[in-house]
Amino acid sequence: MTAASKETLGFKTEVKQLLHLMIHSLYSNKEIFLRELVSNASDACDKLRFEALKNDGLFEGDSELAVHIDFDADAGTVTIEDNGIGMNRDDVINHLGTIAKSGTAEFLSQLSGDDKKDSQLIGQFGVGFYSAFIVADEVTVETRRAGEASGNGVRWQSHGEGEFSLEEIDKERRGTRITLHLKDDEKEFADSFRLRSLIKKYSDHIAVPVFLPQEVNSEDEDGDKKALPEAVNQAQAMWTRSKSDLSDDDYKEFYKHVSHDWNEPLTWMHNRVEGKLDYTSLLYIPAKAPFDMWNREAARGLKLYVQRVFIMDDAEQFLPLYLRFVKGVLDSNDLSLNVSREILQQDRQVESMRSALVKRVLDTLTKMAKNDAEQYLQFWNEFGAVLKEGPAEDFANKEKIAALFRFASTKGDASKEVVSLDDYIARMREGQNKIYFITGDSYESLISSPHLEYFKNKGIEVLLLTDRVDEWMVSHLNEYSGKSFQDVTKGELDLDELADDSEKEQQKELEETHKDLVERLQAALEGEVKHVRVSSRLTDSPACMVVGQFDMGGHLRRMLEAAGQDVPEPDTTLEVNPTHPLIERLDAEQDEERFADLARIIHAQAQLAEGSQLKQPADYVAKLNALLLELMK
Ligand SMILES: Nc1ncnc2c1ncn2[C@@H]1O[C@H](COP(=O)(O)OP(=O)(O)OP(=O)(O)O)[C@@H](O)[C@H]1O
Repeated sequence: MTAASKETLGFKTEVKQLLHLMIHSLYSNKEIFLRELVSNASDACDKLRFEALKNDGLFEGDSELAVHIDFDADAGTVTIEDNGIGMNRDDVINHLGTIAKSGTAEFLSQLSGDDKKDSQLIGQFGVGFYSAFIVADEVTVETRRAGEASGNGVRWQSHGEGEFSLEEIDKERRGTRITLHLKDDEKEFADSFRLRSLIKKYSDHIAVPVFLPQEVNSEDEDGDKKALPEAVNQAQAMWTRSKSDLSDDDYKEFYKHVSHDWNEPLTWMHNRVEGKLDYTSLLYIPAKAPFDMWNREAARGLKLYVQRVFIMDDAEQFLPLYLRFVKGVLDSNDLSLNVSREILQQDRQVESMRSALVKRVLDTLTKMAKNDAEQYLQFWNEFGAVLKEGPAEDFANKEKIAALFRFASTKGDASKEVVSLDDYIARMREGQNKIYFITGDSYESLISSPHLEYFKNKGIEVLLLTDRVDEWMVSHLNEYSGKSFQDVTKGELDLDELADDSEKEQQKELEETHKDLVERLQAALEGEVKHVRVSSRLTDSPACMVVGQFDMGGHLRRMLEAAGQDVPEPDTTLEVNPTHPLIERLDAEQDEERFADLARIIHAQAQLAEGSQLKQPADYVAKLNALLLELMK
């Protein structure tokens, strides 16, 4: 391709949307463009160093990897140049013309058009290369992939609107050079002092040196105020530095570099381990969940280095899925430089490091929960639902993970998830051995559930679980601190645990005296419910639905049914409260046809109260209307 064969291509729709959003919503943080571009340049150097392990010809005789920043105040340009891996034509099209992350379109569709709100969302997405357009109205990228002929260079150019141009160029030096043609009111960035302070602020911690032309006071003979470049940053991989040399700001900046998140992290753990294993880890817990946390294919895991050499991004073998929100770096001195994902999967040392890292994260969260409840709740609200995958995935740590859970409860602070299992156990009544819970769509629907009446009356706390994973999570957790979990909508109440002798006696009597009623109901609801019994759990409501102890709970069943799955029929029981005036009235009804109608209405209401849908809603409405009409006569 010659210069004449320059071609123009359109950005993918999502790039256009992202560019628009970035330019409009990140305006007040415009200086982050430099961090993003230097981060990419440093990643490109890391990638080259890694590929050169197998093929040192890629260095092309120049293994001093670095980033050079320069500027031209008159022309209003800033350039960022690296001698890293570079890109070929396909790379350029794939990386600078599309957004490869899956779920992007879905993410962008959530944007509201309100720049302020959207800038929060973009933070969760990651900013990246396109941030160049916050300050530039034209960006030129000249790049050549390491190892390719100098004639295979590519120039990419765009005004950040709908399209970009591509042409083949001759590029002697491998790597990437990005020229920003600054917007008229952003020319202040083409300034030595400004650039120097931004590099110090944002890129001090990255391992490659970042050079800037040295500022000299007097003009030299050529009238040029610039002299030889000098390295402006420390250029030492941050995790290799001693904790005492590092400030909170250093850690925060490094987080932004490794995570591409622009929010500050919630907390971090920096540890050097020597002995049987020899590694350094720097792990971060983010403050905000990324937009693709629920996407199973989304990148996760740590950046893996071996003896300071970058090996791979997203080394997922070092952390389980339920800790996929953790970001950071692991630098091992034990692994070999040519380690691959396949090798990692079978390596015993990896297993030991993984257990140690899991322990570290769980210990940190445990400490946070103990010492700073507010910060912990912030964490819980963002990542609690992910952590709930823990008991199923990590049997060995299930108690430790469960201790971190927080729920709403009948004795908590309204709908807030603040009650831990330890809080619950500490408040258990004497003789109580089970942790009672109920699952449902929302706090509001649960707190008024008839199933809670007995417990409320008795002052027994019930956890109110509203997350879609809760029932599944509890089934894996099974018990905590020796106490088993009991869904209050399943099976018969364990009166041996809950009631005293006189209450049990009373219940027995009620069952005895209402045998007839139960039989009549059973006959009237033949084929609709499997059993009818006198309830011990109701005090205010006339009736409720209960499933078998080992059946799936109503909430999970409804969710699965809504997702089109076949769910086994539960062993349903209608429990009635014989002391309720409606049931007393029903009991006294002599007309069997009328009795059956009333029984159906009561059954339908019990289903509605638990959030179920009726099989024949029109039949219910007709029966109820007939009753209402009678009342109005
Ligand atoms: N200086 C560079 N040298 C080589 N490749 C680069 C360079 N800058 C960008 N790229 C390529 O372009 C891709 C996209 O960069 P971009 O900054 O938009 O996203 P990212 O770094 O992958 O992640 P994020 O969006 O989270 O910042 C990079 O992953 C990389 O492959």
